[in-house]
Amino acid sequence: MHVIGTVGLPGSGKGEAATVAREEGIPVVTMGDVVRQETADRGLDPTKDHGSVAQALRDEHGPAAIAERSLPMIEDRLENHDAVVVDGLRSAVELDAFEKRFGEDFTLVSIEAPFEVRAERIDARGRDADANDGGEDLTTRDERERGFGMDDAMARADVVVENTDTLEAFHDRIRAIIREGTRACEEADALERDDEPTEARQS
Ligand SMILES: Nc1ncnc2c1ncn2[C@@H]1O[C@H](COP(=O)(O)OP(=O)(O)OP(=O)(O)O)[C@@H](O)[C@H]1O
Repeated sequence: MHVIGTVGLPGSGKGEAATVAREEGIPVVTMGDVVRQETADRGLDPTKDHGSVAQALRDEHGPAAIAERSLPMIEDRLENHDAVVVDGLRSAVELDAFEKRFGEDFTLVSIEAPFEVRAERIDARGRDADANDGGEDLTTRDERERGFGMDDAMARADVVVENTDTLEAFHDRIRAIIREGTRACEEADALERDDEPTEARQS
């Protein structure tokens, strides 16, 4: 079993990392989906009201509410897969929740790129789809994300990926991290099987 979480400011490349995971056949649980689902369940508009619902969830159930709600989704995927990627941790409190549940099997990858690089990429991505593009809005978005305590989570990352080179180079790096994690987890599982008494293995 291996759970890889990603953390990074807007436009850093979390969505691209999720794409690579899916290409590798690894399911992705997006923490934003937890919020969107809750927004829909409350009869609100998931495209507009997700910010206030994310805040409401934290106010009502504590700062780890979204992480805790994503745990059953992750466990469900782990029934049929050796690895799962969790897209978009926001804080050290959420990291605590994942580490408590998955221990050594949880790896946090921090994806980082300078403000100007992220602003440019969001501009390019968002011409048609992204309402929040442009330098000024990115400042506000960065502040909101940092307000959740994202810097503390990033500081505790197991791996830091600087996404300042080409997209291809970034994909290669993420693919290598995923494959290395999968290999290490297979080795650990094999060791565990070797440790089991023969009768237990046969039953
Ligand atoms: N190394 C790169 N070179 C060129 N473009 C990139 C690179 N990395 C990411 N991009 C592009 O930058 C944009 C932002 O990346 P992505 O959507 O993965 O960020 P994100 O962290 O998921 O952002 P958000 O939190 O806003 O959803 C996308 O259009 C993506 O294709």
